[in-house]
Amino acid sequence: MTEYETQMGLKPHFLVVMGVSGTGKTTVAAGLATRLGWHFQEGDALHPPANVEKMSTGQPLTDADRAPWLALCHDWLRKQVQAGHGAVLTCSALKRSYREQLRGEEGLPIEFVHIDTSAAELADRLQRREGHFMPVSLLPSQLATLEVPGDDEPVIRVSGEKHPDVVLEELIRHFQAED
Ligand SMILES: Nc1ncnc2c1ncn2[C@@H]1O[C@H](COP(=O)(O)OP(=O)(O)O)[C@@H](O)[C@H]1O
Ligand SMILES: O=C(O)[C@H](O)[C@@H](O)[C@H](O)[C@H](O)COP(=O)(O)O
Repeated sequence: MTEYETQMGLKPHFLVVMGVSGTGKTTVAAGLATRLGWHFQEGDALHPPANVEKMSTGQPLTDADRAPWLALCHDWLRKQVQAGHGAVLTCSALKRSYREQLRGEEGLPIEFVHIDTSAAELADRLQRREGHFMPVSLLPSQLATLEVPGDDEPVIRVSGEKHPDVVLEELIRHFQAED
């Protein structure tokens, strides 16, 4: 086992768990990080306060609003890659250009896990979720902004409508098969 292999013998991966609000990014990413002993960063916590204020009051972010946030997400990923231990970041990463910003000019070896969930299920979850700044009224703009990753992007696709434990098992099996 190398220094940063996990107990399960997996080599480190640098993951961005992506998708629209409510799709299950935090649930899946935190579970994966706990199971594999990988570092975890909640992307929401890297938003400048002005972005959180804007979303809380029902205004969608613009590309310009997201740029400093994506830069902080990129910095975090770059440090994980340099350190060489497995890492998982939650970040909606809605557009292809945002995913390119996350990879950066140096082309970080990150992989995206896209969690796909139906609009009806998302609306139901966001209405019921408590203690989060994101209002359900922003769901249409999230869905309209999403550019689903193409087959030419490093993406693993999972369903957000299965139980999170099932998604975790699928992901772990995927990494085991790859290694
Ligand atoms: N697979 C799932 N099935 C049912 N509910 C889920 C699932 N994944 C997440 N949830 C619930 O949906 C809400 C949004 O999940 P969360 O992980 O916060 O999503 P995101 O980080 O993408 O906004 C939370 O209340 C969470 O408990
Ligand atoms: O780019 C954006 O518009 C936001 O980052 C958004 O996509 C993200 O979803 C929010 O930060 C809400 O947080 P949750 O995704 O955790 O609901």
